[in-house]
Amino acid sequence: MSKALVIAIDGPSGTGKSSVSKAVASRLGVSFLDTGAMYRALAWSCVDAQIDLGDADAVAEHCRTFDLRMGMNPKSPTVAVGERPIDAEIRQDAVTSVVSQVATNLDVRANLKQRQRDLIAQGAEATGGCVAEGRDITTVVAPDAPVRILMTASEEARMARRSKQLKVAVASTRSQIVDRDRADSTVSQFTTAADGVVTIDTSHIDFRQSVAAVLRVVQEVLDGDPELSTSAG
Ligand SMILES: Nc1ncnc2c1ncn2[C@@H]1O[C@H](COP(=O)(O)OP(=O)(O)OP(=O)(O)O)[C@@H](O)[C@H]1O
Ligand SMILES: Nc1ccn([C@@H]2O[C@H](COP(=O)(O)O)[C@@H](O)[C@H]2O)c(=O)n1
Repeated sequence: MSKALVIAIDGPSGTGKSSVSKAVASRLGVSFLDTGAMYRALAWSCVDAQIDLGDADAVAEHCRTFDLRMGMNPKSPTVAVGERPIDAEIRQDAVTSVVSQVATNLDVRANLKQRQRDLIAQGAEATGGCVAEGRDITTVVAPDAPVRILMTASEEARMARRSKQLKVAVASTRSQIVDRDRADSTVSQFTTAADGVVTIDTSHIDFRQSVAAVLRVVQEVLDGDPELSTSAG
């Protein structure tokens, strides 16, 4: 019987973990889970429901009941609450600037951790594997994943990437990158690799080289474990 190829990737903002994870999952033909999108969806849903983000109990209660639906095809990942797609809404500044408030709520983290584990299992069941990325995947959500990677990059590289991506001045990306990481790091450890986690520094390599670096780590693990497979079933 073959084992599922679960690939856990963590890292701070702007290291390229979402785009690289998506490309890796596409190349391997496995599922893709963007766990940051789940926290963003909750933040959006709380605002939409006019829940005070400072009210930790109300946010946690909303988290327990909101109907979050994640599409895990890496070629077209989707996020919806009920029937409503919110892919664009969750990328807006209004969500980015408040998402850490819900992500630092420990009841929320416990609930989303369980949902993430279930989704990774479903994704792996459907395709033989799942690339899941975020900030606590290698350490909390999937600490037993056969492949665990921490993507890092210098603050300058990360701010420059976000500036290019959003077509805004480099200085204006500081709150999205540095301040958000500071807030997020009060509950998750994603700047140094835990035991057994491979670090890939993308500061001086381009996107394609980052994808290739992750695929090399995956191949090494596959070569060393004949029970691992990427085929569904
Ligand atoms: N070497 C590189 N590796 C990966 N991505 C890169 C690289 N150079 C530039 N980029 C670009 O950096 C941008 C940010 O990438 P991405 O959104 O995947 O980062 P992230 O780590 O998931 O950030 P966040 O956690 O804030 O969502 C993308 O436009 C991506 O194409
Ligand atoms: N495993 C994770 C993933 C994300 N978060 C929180 O979600 C925010 C948005 O993440 P992006 O990757 O989409 O930028 C992030 O700032 C964290 O607050 C998390 O806590 N754990």
